[in-house]
Amino acid sequence: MAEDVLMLNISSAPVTFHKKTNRRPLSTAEKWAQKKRESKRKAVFESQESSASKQRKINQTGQQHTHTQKPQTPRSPPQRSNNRDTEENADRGENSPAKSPSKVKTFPKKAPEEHGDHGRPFIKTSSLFRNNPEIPDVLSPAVNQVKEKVFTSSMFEELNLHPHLVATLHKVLNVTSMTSVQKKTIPVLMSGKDAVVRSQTGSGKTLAYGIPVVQFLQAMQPKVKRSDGPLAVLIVPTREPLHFQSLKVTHRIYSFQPFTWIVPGVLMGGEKRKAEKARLRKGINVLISTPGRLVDHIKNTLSIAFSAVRWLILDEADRTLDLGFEKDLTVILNALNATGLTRQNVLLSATLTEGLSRLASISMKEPVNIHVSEGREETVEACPQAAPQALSDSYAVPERLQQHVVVVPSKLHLVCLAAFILAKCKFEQRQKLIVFISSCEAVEFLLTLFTAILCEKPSTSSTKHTSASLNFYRLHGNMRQEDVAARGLDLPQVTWIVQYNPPVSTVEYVHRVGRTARIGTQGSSLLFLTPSETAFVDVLAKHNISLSEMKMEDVLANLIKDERFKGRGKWDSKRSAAAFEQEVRERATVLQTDFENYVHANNESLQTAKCALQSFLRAYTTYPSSLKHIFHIRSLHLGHAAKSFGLRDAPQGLGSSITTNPANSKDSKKGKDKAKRPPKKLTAKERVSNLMRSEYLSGIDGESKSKKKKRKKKKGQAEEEQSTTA
Ligand SMILES: Nc1ncnc2c1ncn2[C@@H]1O[C@H](COP(=O)(O)OP(=O)(O)OP(=O)(O)O)[C@@H](O)[C@H]1O
Repeated sequence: MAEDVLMLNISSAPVTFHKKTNRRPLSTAEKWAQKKRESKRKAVFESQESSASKQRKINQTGQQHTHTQKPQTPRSPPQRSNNRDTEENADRGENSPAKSPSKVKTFPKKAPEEHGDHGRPFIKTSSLFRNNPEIPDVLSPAVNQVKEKVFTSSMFEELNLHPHLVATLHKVLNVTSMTSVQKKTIPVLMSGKDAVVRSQTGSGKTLAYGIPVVQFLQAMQPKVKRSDGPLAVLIVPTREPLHFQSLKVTHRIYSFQPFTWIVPGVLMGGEKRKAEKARLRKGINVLISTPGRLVDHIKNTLSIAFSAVRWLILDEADRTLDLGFEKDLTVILNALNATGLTRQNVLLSATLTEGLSRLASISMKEPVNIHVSEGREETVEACPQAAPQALSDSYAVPERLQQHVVVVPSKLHLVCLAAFILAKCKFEQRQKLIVFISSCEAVEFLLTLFTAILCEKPSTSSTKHTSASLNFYRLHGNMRQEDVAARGLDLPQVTWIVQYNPPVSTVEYVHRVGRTARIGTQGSSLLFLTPSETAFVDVLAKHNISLSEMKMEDVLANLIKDERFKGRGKWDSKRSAAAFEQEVRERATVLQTDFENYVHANNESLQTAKCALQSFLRAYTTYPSSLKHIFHIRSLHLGHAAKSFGLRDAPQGLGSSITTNPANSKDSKKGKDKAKRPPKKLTAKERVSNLMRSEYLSGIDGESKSKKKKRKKKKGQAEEEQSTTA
């Protein structure tokens, strides 16, 4: 799964919105209906809560189907009669039983002024609050969270470093006292030993190896020359945006070092290979690279020579392995070992995994294990190479990081994310969020959607809310490297990490949340899970990561602050809790409707949404087998997932766009031969499209009715029911 990010940011000063009443005058019928609705609201809501079975739908002509309700007044304007994308009336139907016989669009037309410039002729949104799976209680087991003290009182002066280096640390990098990992690591590396360093994210690991490397290189005699080529090779996981950022930090350290004859250089793709080759030819002494790009140069660039390499540093080694670069690392190690030169090896990580122990054992000689965590002050010890295995499976996360989880049914994902963003970035100050999303297409889609709907003009509310303007930024792997750099994102000041799509591993989880609460600061994280994914909390708990639950209702309740999405009723704070809840549900529905109207406004936005859904589904198939019991595409309700992309209908035909496989058409010509062949191993794309075909079978690939019937039978009634409830 690509690591993509949507960056949410507030950069402007808070703005206060005032009331501006510019509503269209209501007709007599509307006034009457409104009054009636208001007076009935509480009773209706309570009756829905107490006895869902008593609820009945009201048909499009306003006829009443329940003996407990009074006749409905005629509505203005008249409602369409045959639209199956219907809105359940938030007043009457939100809690209707799952198999409610009819879906009825009942919202009257609203004046465009009422809700910004969207103007909602009808709310076509099908119920957000019905037919959702039950939300289980998430009990994050009590764990012994591993804590690490970030700072020490020790100063860099104590380390016997070159005075120019100390001065640079003070003046340029603005650091004075050492962090724990620096205090433990720097002396070990300066003594010439290999080391496996494990410390929480944002604890200063870069300087922990950066300082010894610079100290070593500046002291080399004869003096280092460009023509010496790489003396230190530093491997970082990928050129993905977040790593690009840490890569920049790394590069800064070497760029600012006072010993200008030592030349740093970065190879990470995104730049033409030819340009990189030219730089390599000129000479790079501290070579910083991603594994893939370095392997590329090892295979294709004659001028790359490792004959002088004295240091190999594997930064974020856990992530590198997690991303599947083990093979590339082997190629690099072989190339370096071929020179026969002794070198110092350093492996840094925030977590410990089996792969890491393996890597340590093949790349290092009797490394010192440095494990920074509370109560393990004595952990700097010389021990044999396999020692990492002896260390616990606990993953240290920053002490001042507050970790949360919210369980949200797929259908409500989009509004819940929007409510959370509004709460943090619009109605709180000085907040900066990173939202992790599983595909580039989904990032692009959400960026456009949120910019259009959440950044709208001020509300016409009587309530004053101090709110900030919202700025959304995107950051993903398909962007050009210069764009990422130019974005100038200030990652260190991020206050919230939102994992809208869950990570593919605990290692990824730790690195994502590690983008906040860095270097002793405070930060928070929120993990979105669907009800079927809650077992992931237990997986995290196995690594001593504990999350506290945030209730979805509490997140949605933030919509009460935003008058742009108010429901039809006049909720005020003196009303009952039930009325409040009803209002929140209505607002969520209004917001979802805005999203859906935007998506369905034209073919282009519709296609973008479908494409985003498609890529989300594809990404969902990439969870490793160890997590498939939690994240399996079969457990997704695709119709509900579609809703989280603002799509009203189950996207028929979606499958066909990703199934275009020439092999298929060949097969179809060969007819019976096909059946004899062993089943072909399907690609992720094909698996998704097959699943979608089965879920959205109507109309896809012109399937005949008889075939459809057969397959339906085979799939079983239960699954079939699920596919039609979207
Ligand atoms: N001794 C120090 N005093 C103050 N700030 C420091 C110190 N050492 C490092 N920093 C700053 O702390 C931030 C985090 O450092 P760094 O990126 O090295 O952490 P890390 O442990 O490598 O994190 P990750 O595991 O996420 O890559 C950087 O902005 C860095 O400049």
